[in-house]
Amino acid sequence: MPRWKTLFSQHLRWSNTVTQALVLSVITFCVILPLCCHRLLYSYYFIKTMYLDSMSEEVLHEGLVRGQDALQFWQSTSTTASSRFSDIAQNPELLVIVVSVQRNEGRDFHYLLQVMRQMSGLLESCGSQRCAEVLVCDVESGPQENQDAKILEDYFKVIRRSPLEKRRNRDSVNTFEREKRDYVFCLRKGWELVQPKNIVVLEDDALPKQDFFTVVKHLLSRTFAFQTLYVKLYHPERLQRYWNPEPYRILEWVGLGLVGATALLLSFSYWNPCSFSFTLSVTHLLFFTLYFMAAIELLGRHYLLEVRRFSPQLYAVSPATECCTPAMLFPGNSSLRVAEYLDGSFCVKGNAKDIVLYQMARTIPGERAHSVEPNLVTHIGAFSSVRGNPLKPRLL
Ligand SMILES: CC(=O)N[C@H]1[C@@H](OP(=O)(O)OP(=O)(O)OC[C@H]2O[C@@H](n3ccc(=O)[nH]c3=O)[C@H](O)[C@@H]2O)O[C@H](CO)[C@H](O)[C@@H]1O
Repeated sequence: MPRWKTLFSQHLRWSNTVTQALVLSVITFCVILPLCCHRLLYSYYFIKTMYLDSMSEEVLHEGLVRGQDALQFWQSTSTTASSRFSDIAQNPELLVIVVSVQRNEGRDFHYLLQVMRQMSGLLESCGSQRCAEVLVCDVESGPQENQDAKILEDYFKVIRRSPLEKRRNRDSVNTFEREKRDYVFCLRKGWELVQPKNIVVLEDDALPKQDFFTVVKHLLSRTFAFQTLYVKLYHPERLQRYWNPEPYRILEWVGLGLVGATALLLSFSYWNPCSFSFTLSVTHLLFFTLYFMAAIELLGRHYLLEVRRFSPQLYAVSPATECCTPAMLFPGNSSLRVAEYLDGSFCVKGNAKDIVLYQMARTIPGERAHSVEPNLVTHIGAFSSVRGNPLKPRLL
């Protein structure tokens, strides 16, 4: 064949491949994914202007109903049936401490009652071998009482500061420092009272998921747990994207792209072995890797993480992420070190206890911290007790 003919047919083949790639990309990214994902809250395709307000209202309404149900549940539960949770055994494998203040905004949502209702269900499902001891740490130090904690007194052990300590704690410190001191108080008091082998601290708007105890137990059976200062059990869903600067996620992202592309190309070559030249396969591999990476990110990493719930072994453990402390596991006696570290720092707006903890794990020699994914709790608090709240809380 003359040289010009060879070049022309090569050019045709390439332009054909480029056209195919373009058509596939347009169909996937401009038609299929937008159609499938425009209602998914954590997808790039989510149409905020159309759905955010209505979804936020719906979730608020559901939260209110759940809160009122929880109130009714605790008011109607007979003390004898549930009071066994208040007899705390010494040296348990796991102690769960739930930190709570009286909430002014969002008080009708009874977050603490919701969390404890779920907790009691999970504890009951463990059977006679209790999966954890549970304490409610009521840190309200204002003149009013923490109404929800009061209701729970018949069912769970509730710990508080003495009136003198309360007065001292109210001394003119900012909310973030007070929040940190409250956390330290709960960690130390829990340890002193029960001397547990491990501690989980939940904030009062962190609703444990069904897999909570199974996964915590599995984490504690792994050796990394005893070389870590803490394991974060929750990270906000909106920050779970690959495009958030967490180095390990980039590896996961490229890895998934490569696996997807390789699987696709292998199945192509199985059905049509003659159509693949080496150069075309490398180009294809590159293209499909990028294609899968883009598709996964645009769909939303959050939804992909949910697949890991299939088994506790599949939960991913990675270096700790920065924001938020709704649910934290402190293996062994690390809670004592955490209390000491926190005691030695002063919190202000922009440097709250979550940031301080993260910095400590990074800067103190020998300390490390981890996060587990997917989340083991749902954050149900639409109203913050440490920050100002918008008139209408929104999901994003
Ligand atoms: C979902 C989320 O992003 N939550 C984070 C956000 O909390 P939020 O701004 O969402 O505040 P929040 O109302 O959830 O309060 C966090 C916790 O602090 C407790 N509390 C509150 C007031 C007080 O004087 N003493 C006290 O102990 C309260 O009971 C709760 O257990 O910021 C905090 C740091 O500031 C933590 O990093 C929270 O994990």
